[in-house]
Amino acid sequence: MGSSTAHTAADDGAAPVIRLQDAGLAFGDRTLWSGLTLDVAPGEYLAVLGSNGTGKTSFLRVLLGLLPLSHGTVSVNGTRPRAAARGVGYVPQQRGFPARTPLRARDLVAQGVDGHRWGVRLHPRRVHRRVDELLARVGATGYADAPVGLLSGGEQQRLRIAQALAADPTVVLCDEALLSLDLHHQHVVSELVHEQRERTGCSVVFVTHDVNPIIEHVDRILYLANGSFRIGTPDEVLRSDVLSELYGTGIEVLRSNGRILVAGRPDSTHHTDAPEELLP
Ligand SMILES: Nc1ncnc2c1ncn2[C@@H]1O[C@H](COP(=O)(O)OP(=O)(O)OP(=O)(O)O)[C@@H](O)[C@H]1O
Repeated sequence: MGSSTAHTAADDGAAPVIRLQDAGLAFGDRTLWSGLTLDVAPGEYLAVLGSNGTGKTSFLRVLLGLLPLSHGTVSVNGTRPRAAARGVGYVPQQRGFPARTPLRARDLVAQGVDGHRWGVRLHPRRVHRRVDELLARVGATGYADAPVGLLSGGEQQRLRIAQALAADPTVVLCDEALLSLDLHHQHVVSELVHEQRERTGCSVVFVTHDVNPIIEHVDRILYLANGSFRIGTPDEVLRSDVLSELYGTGIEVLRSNGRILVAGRPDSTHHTDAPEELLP
């Protein structure tokens, strides 16, 4: 399954925002993935799943122009990823800020506001207003002036989301953006990303170990395993036969109370007989 049957903006003739052709990534003699041909259409929501070390973060790093492909080509917004970086919002995998970081919450968000939008320098008052708006959107107004290093992991994460969305990017890349958020804030953040897509038509690439909090928004899944991959709609990919073939062993995809559970992965730290609410 190298492509999807899902209807996307690409079907309507819109140029893809992300285009990979026969792309491969290897470190030394270890191939993370190869033969990846994928177009992500404007407004499309792609979830990237796979076990630890399968190359999900590396995939985002390729799209950010931080890592060269070993094989094939990649473009973002029709150009080299590095040249396209300005139109890309990025929520990195979370690392806490040191306690003494000399930044307030609002300073962090302000870093994402493009002060030179349309070639015109924004007046500081307009930047300030935009930052206030973004802080309100992620529910961070209450700690707008607090030092970031003293905030909880979840509070810091909401600021990173605000920063990534600040310049209304055409592509939003999220690396485990829901990690360390409680269920309520997982929902808040997942809705924020979704609303941004609805409002601006941006594409979303969301790396996650648990697809459940975002599943209702996802158009397609890129599932990495064993140096290979599957691409398709959630119903096409999250199936026992498809994942069993990908992993080369018996995998069960279970649906329970509206949640999707994957049991039996050989590299899973979880037991088959007690499926976790984690995917994959
Ligand atoms: N620059 C590099 N040089 C050599 N090996 C690297 C480099 N970057 C990543 N790797 C290796 O590639 C593999 C994939 O890393 P990556 O961070 O992309 O995995 P991941 O799927 O995001 O994992 P996780 O779910 O644990 O975050 C890892 O084994 C990592 O050590």
